[in-house]
This record gives sequence, structure tokens and C-alpha cells, in this order.
Amino acid sequence: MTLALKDISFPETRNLIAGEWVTAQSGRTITVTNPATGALIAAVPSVSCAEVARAIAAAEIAQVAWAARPAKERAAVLRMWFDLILGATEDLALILTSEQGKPLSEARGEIAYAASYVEWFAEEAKRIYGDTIPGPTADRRIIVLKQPIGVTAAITPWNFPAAMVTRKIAPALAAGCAMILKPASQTPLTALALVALAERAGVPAGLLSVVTGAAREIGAEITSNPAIRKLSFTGSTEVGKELMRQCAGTVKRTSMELGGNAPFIVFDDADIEAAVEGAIISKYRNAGQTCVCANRLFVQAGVHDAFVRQLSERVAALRVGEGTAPGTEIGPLIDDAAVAKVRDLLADATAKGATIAVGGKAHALGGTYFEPTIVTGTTREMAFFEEEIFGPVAPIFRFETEEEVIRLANDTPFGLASYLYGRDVGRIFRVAEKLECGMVGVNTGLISNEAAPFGGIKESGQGREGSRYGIEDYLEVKYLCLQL
Ligand SMILES: NC(=O)C1=CN([C@@H]2O[C@H](COP(=O)(O)OP(=O)(O)OC[C@H]3O[C@@H](n4cnc5c(N)ncnc54)[C@H](OP(=O)(O)O)[C@@H]3O)[C@@H](O)[C@H]2O)C=CC1
Ligand SMILES: O=C(O)CCCC(=O)O
Repeated sequence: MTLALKDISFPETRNLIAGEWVTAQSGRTITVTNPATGALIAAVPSVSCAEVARAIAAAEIAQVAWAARPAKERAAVLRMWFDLILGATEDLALILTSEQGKPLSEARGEIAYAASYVEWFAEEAKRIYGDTIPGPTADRRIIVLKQPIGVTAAITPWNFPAAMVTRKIAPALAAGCAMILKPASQTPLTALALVALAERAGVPAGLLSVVTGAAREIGAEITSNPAIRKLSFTGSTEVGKELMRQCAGTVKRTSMELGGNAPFIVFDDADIEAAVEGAIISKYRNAGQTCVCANRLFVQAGVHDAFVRQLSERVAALRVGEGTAPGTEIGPLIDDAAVAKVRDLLADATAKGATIAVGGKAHALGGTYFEPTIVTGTTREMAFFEEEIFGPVAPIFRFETEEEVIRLANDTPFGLASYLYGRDVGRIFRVAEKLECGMVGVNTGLISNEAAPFGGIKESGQGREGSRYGIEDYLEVKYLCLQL
């Protein structure tokens, strides 16, 4: 399949290792397909541990020189990368939609979102401030320095092939770190194109490498190589836990952005139209394949029926189709396993008494398309109360009281995002403070932006990305004790 791209050097299908664009030494490749059609798009290298180790060795050298450059120079390179990304929006969006499936309009939005992290951290690079602390005795002074952590690595998922890449590379480079990136095997082309643009922007040879191939093998090298001082991972909780275990061997710092099980709470005094719009964005963005997607919708008894009716009208009208087709709002799911998971969750719920209000089955388009779905009459016993759905299915739970909904919302090992709709300011603060999670959307279904600290608690992970907190994860604190 040929993509109609403006930049003739795209799609880039090689890896950037130690400053050179290469194929795998073994000649092995992995294939990339379009989830909308199943068509083969490209083949990218499947590299060995030795090639990853070579990238890490080059990064060690390049990082020293990069960290020594004034922050203003690092910022200028990042700013140039930001400009190049925005200039290549159409190509990047088409590559992204072709390998991931999301509607082209969402892909364009993701490119802008991805670029916003680069712009943000270009600015933050210049504001890595230390501290002076009054000494414990009259003849002592304490000075705190913030220094780059060194060579870092990132492993990213397929659901946001651009934004998860820049959200990790940009703060790393801004802080003076080097990075080895391993993107998801299903969506490597967006990452390769972004890294090609970073090279054009002036990122020095060896500082940033991108490797594709067998996750276990590459992950084993990244997590065991002592030169890697930090790993930032976005993906499933299961793999995140495994990587944390592996990183323990060399006591690497980790940032983990893992699964979620977001409650979306609608109180009786909510603006129902606004709550419905929020649910559409929060639940059905990227066909429900987002870690911050509403996973359990709790609606208070007084507005339950009105909310279900209005949401059903909106959901039944969502246009399902190929991401590149004009007007598409819901693309295909990433693969057959994702469809099977959604089907199993629905079968479990209906067997336990739930009702399908809208959708509920594979879409007539075939392939991995699934109908946008609403399920009512749901209970705590159903599997989707516990599991991340990662598909276009909204289970709606009816509740009566504030105490009950807080208990239900927190009854999960996850703690990433939560949403609540209502007008009672006192209740909003009470509930937001009691929810066990890292982020709360109040009267909004969209909480992601570069200025905010994105991240979770409990088994949803640790560390924050974006905002002024995001760069801290790439910095070490060193203190100087001065005896006068
Ligand atoms: N929190 C989030 O944002 C995300 C959550 N998920 C959840 O996880 C489920 C499964 O999705 P999936 O794509 O399989 O997520 P994974 O966690 O398996 O994949 C995420 C990234 O980790 C890599 N990876 C997988 N196994 C290892 C390993 N042993 N060592 C090192 N790296 C590894 C993958 O590489 P490769 O692609 O080569 O396998 C990919 O780059 C989804 O249904 C969803 O519930 C998924 C994606 C994002
Ligand atoms: O779902 C994810 O894997 C990442 C978060 C998407 C966002 O930034 O909104």
C-alpha cells in the first residue's frame, strides 16, 4: 500500500541507531498493517539486543556534550522540531491514521497535541531551577542543583503513536538527557517519522535512537543495561509491572503510565447536555482506546433515564468507518484481540442481566469495526466494572447517593482519571478530593493537555508527564554543602 505523502522521504522505515539510519543487521523485519483494511503498509527492522546496546553506548557519549550545552541551545533545537512537526501535520496524520485507524481529524488533533509537548518543554528547558536552603548552622550554606538523569529509555503504546512519543522525548532532551525509544510494533511509522524530523531539527547524532522489533528482547536490554538510568513506559499494567521488576536489578528510575478504569459521575444537578457531550469525548475518542476513557458511567437516579436517552441518540448517530473517509467519527479497533475482548465483556454483562441499549455487536463493515455501544442495568459483578474495556462500550450504572458513588468509583486497583458533572461546588470539591486518582475532569470530558500533570496513582502508575512536573522525572537532585 502506498501512502500519498508530500514528503518523499516518508514513510521512514529504518531505525536510527547511533546517528545512522539502518536496517536490522539480521535483515529481520516486522510488518505494519492498516487496521481499517488489513493491508500491508510497510516493514520495519526487528533489531537485536546488540543493536540496542550500540544505541545506548552512542547515547552515553552524546548525552555528555548535550547536557553541557546551554539550555537556550537545547530549547532552540526543540523549538525547531516543534515547527517541523507542525509543518508536516498532514503527512504525519495520514501515517498515523493508516497504521492506527483513528479518524484523520483525530489524528491531526493528536499531531497538534504531540507538538504541544515539544513546544512546552522547549520553554521548560530554560526554567530548570535549583534551590538555596538556609543552612542548619551559621557557617553552612546548602545549594540544590538539578542535573539530567543521563541516558533514558521510552517504551510507547499504539493508541497514541505520536503524543506518547513526544511526551517522553521532549522533556528528556530539554533536561539534557539522551533517549532510546521503542515504539509499539503496530504503530512504529509515526514514531520513525517524528524522530526523522527531530534529526532534521538538529538533535545531535547518537542522542536520540529509535529501535523497533521484538518487545521482550529490546525490553530486556533496556532494563538490564546499567547505562540506562530511567525508563518511561506507557502501556498495560501487566507489562508495566514486569518492566518495574526488571528495572529493579539496576535500580533505574521508572515512570509508569498504565491502565485506567475511569469513573464518569453524573449528579442530579448536572447540565445533562454537557454531560452527554463530555461522555462522547471521554468514552468514544479513539474508539474508546484511551487509558483515560470513561470506563464506568455512574448516573444518579434522578437524571439516569434522561441521560441514557440523550446519550443513546448521540451514540446511535456516530459515523463508523475508515479513518480517512470524510466524516468518520469512529474508526476500527486496533486488532482482532481488541474485538474479542469487547465481545467477551458484553457477553459477560448480558449473561448477568445487563441490557444493550445501543449497538452491542461487530459492525456491518466487518474487520475490526465494532458498533458504538451503550449498556444499561449494569452491576458491580460484571467484568467491565474491573477491567479496562479499551473499546467503544459505555456501561451505565445507576446510583443514589454521594457516599455510594465515591465507594463504587474507588473500588478498583486503578487510579488514573475520573470525571464528574454537577453544579454544587461544595459537592464537587468533596468528591474530587475523595476520588483515588491522579486527574479529575470537572464538567469536562477532555483533561489532556501539555500544561497539566498527566499521570495516575495506585496500579495506574507513577510519575507525571507534561506541565512543570513532567521535566522533574528526568532530573536528579544534587545538593552542595558549603562550609564557610
Ligand atoms: N495505559 C495505556 O495507555 C495503554 C493501555 N493499554 C492496555 O493494554 C492492553 C493491551 O495492549 P498492548 O498493546 O498489548 O499493551 P502493551 O503494554 O503490551 O504494549 C505497550 C508497549 O509495551 C511493549 N511491550 C509489550 N511487552 C513488553 C515486554 N515484555 N517488554 C518490553 N516491552 C513490552 C509493546 O511492544 P510491542 O508493541 O512490540 O508488543 C508496546 O511498545 C489494552 O487492551 C489496554 O487495555 C494498551 C495501550 C496503552
Ligand atoms: O491513553 C493513553 O495511552 C495515553 C493518554 C492519552 C491522552 O494523553 O489523553
